[in-house]
Amino acid sequence: MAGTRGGSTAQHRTAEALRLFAVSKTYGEASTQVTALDNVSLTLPSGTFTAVMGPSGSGKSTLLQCAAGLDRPTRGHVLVAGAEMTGDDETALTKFRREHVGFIFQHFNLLPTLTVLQNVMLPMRLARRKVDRAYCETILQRVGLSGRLDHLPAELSGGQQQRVAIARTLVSRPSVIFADEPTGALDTRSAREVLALLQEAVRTFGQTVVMVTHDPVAASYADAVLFLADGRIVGRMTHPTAEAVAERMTHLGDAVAERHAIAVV
Ligand SMILES: Nc1ncnc2c1ncn2[C@@H]1O[C@H](COP(=O)(O)OP(=O)(O)OP(=O)(O)O)[C@@H](O)[C@H]1O
Repeated sequence: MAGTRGGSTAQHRTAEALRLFAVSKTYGEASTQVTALDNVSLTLPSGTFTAVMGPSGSGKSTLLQCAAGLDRPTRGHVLVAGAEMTGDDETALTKFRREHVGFIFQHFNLLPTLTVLQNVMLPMRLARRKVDRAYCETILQRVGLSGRLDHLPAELSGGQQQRVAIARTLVSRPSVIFADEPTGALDTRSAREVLALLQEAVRTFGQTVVMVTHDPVAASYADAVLFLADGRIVGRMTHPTAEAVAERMTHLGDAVAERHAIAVV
């Protein structure tokens, strides 16, 4: 992993949180080969909230996995906070991810046997950093869970569990938080609370958030929306509204269906 900042912490921020340069990802070989990402380049400044949308199979999850260092691109470069993340050293990559990258999943991924506070303190323990219990409690207060510190995840609602997951990523102050359908398993009200919280993390804490979603309303909470189709970025919308995003998605779906129909004929 070239360029990893030795000894630096995630608190140190650069103006550029994420850069993908000519990233491609193919799965399979020869006749079964699928190009999931096709020469994707993008730059996201720090302190921005970006939604990624596109029809099913357009490459959203692959983009998130490659950008977060969970999967390796076939070609191209990924830089998080200015440091290249494409390398062969798995241990160094894991350490880098721990310091610089946060994840929020659709199904929360909390440890069921740990309390709310223990779940939030876990990243500090794993990174062998000094556990700042007071800071964890402050963050849990900010996400509205100060009365639930000793509860187990199963004793919380879905929305509350996702707020714990958000608190868990915030305490590490990662360079980028990647969220994969973070509201996919929530009711409308809880979803809005979670989205407002992500927005607040960007505005108040200067976090950078990249969120994959199928929901135009969720996307409207972002500063900008990137549209993917067939593994390529085919559009970008700033100041998105749910209506404008939904309309763009309809046209995108039509265009993709048309291309596939032509390919089949
Ligand atoms: N492990 C894999 N092996 C083979 N093909 C894969 C693999 N993962 C993804 N693909 C293919 O790559 C393409 C992009 O998939 P990806 O999951 O990134 O799309 P997506 O936009 O996230 O889809 P969805 O919205 O349905 O989750 C698809 O054609 C998919 O079938």
